[in-house]
Amino acid sequence: MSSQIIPVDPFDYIVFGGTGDLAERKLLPALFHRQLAGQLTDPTRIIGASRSEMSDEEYRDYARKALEEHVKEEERDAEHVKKFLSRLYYVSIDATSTRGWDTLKALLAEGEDRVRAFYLAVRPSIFGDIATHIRDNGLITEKTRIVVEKPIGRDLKSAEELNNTIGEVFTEDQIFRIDHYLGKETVQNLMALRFANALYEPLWNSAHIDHVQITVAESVGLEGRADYYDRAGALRDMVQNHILQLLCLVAMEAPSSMEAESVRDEKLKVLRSLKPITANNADEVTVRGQYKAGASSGGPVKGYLEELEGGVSNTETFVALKAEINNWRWAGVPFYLRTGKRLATRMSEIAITFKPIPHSIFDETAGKVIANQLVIRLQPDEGVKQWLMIKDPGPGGMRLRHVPLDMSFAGSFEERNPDAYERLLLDVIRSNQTLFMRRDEVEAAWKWVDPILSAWESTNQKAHAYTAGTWGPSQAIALIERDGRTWHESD
Ligand SMILES: NC(=O)C1=CN([C@@H]2O[C@H](COP(=O)(O)OP(=O)(O)OC[C@H]3O[C@@H](n4cnc5c(N)ncnc54)[C@H](OP(=O)(O)O)[C@@H]3O)[C@@H](O)[C@H]2O)C=CC1
Ligand SMILES: O=C1O[C@H](COP(=O)(O)O)[C@@H](O)[C@H](O)[C@H]1O
Repeated sequence: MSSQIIPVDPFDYIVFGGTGDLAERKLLPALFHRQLAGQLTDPTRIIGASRSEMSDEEYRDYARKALEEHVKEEERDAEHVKKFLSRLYYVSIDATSTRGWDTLKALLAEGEDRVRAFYLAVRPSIFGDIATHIRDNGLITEKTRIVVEKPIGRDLKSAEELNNTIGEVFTEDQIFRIDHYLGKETVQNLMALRFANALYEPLWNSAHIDHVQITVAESVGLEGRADYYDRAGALRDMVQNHILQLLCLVAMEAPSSMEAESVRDEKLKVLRSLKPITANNADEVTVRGQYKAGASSGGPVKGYLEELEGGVSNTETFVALKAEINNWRWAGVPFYLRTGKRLATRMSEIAITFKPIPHSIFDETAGKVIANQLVIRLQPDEGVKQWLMIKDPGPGGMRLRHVPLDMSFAGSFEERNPDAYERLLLDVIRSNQTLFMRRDEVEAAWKWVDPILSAWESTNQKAHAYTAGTWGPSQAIALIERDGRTWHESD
């Protein structure tokens, strides 16, 4: 039996922000899919909690619409929908006052012996209020966990404050800090690829790897999140968390096991070994960009400033940077990181380029020998490609050809690829912290990011304009071409 279909014991998920975008688009559909897979057992309950006044029935209606919108029609089996909706309850509660807490307490009294997970799908400024009310209402049992969403702070200081606030009420092993990239199938597959194969590990170092590229390209723009995004920017929104987590999984030493602490200890060492980027080198190794009007998904789209409705802003919607890891394994191997909104396409991948062969025995008629590359594609079309040189088939002379050993997940497996939240939501119930960020990881990531932000501010580093629908500003191309390399574009 696959680990995905082992049923979990009954639990209560209390979703603060149960009427918000995250709950609607991700959390409710993810839990529904786990029900479809047979993992939810009776009397599991999902309790939406937010200020709006709503009855249980009205919340079930809300959830029905969320499923209609975000779950494919062929997956919405009527019996399962009915069963899932019957698990839903709603409490009108204000995190910042005492309103509604008695009702929640009475509802939870019924399931005191179950695993109880509080999911904070609300703005971080009210995390502290929620944690305090949970404690003061005696809602913490031996089996309680709390799940917090990003952003965990906007710099080291605010992250520490947030961690302290939650840490005053919950112990570290009760706190699950979500980074949904860690729940993506291919990200976990990166660990399988590295540590379940003997092939790569001997080559996984500066003697054999020339450089690593991590790209998380989005075609979408602000999607109505201007308020948050304009105060964050791409470095805070994507690099501090998702991209650094990917970098850690590529660069970390083999953990002694898949136990959470082993994996997280190794990731932490990578974060602590990142070479600082400061005002001395930020201009050379980082590029900021901001999209202007262009085209995306076949149609014209507004520029960032127009989306802000006339606002003035130097916030970066694109960032490219060259990171380095100061340790024995990676000394001298650049990690080129890049992410942006309104880029040419939606594509996330990790490309590992090996060193060229030391000497070629082939003459020029054979063609160029291209360095091997391993490309791990996170989305869309998850898969792994190992690029190799082979001989062109046929009786002619020796001609070399660059070809991929191509393993596309859709082509290789029949199972649907679960959304990251499906895995993570149930890992919380199973109390498996392996794919969640520990406090010290989050803070170490900010420790590296803070000086970049300060450097940008002190040097007034400009966000270069790029046309929506392209690969970012030309300065980002120059960043890598200066080193005699080029950005990997999907093939
Ligand atoms: N949406 C997404 O895809 C992602 C979101 N996040 C993070 O998750 C959090 C939620 O995001 P999102 O769902 O988009 O936000 P929304 O603005 O869509 O939803 C916010 C939710 O919080 C509730 N809420 C607000 N104030 C209170 C309060 N005082 N007491 C109780 N409930 C309250 C709102 O309901 P009501 O007004 O009825 O109280 C609503 O349900 C944010 O921190 C965001 O950064 C992280 C990753 C992805
Ligand atoms: O955390 C975030 O991630 C999304 C991208 O997630 P993906 O799973 O669709 O790749 C990004 O759009 C958003 O700005 C950011 O906050």
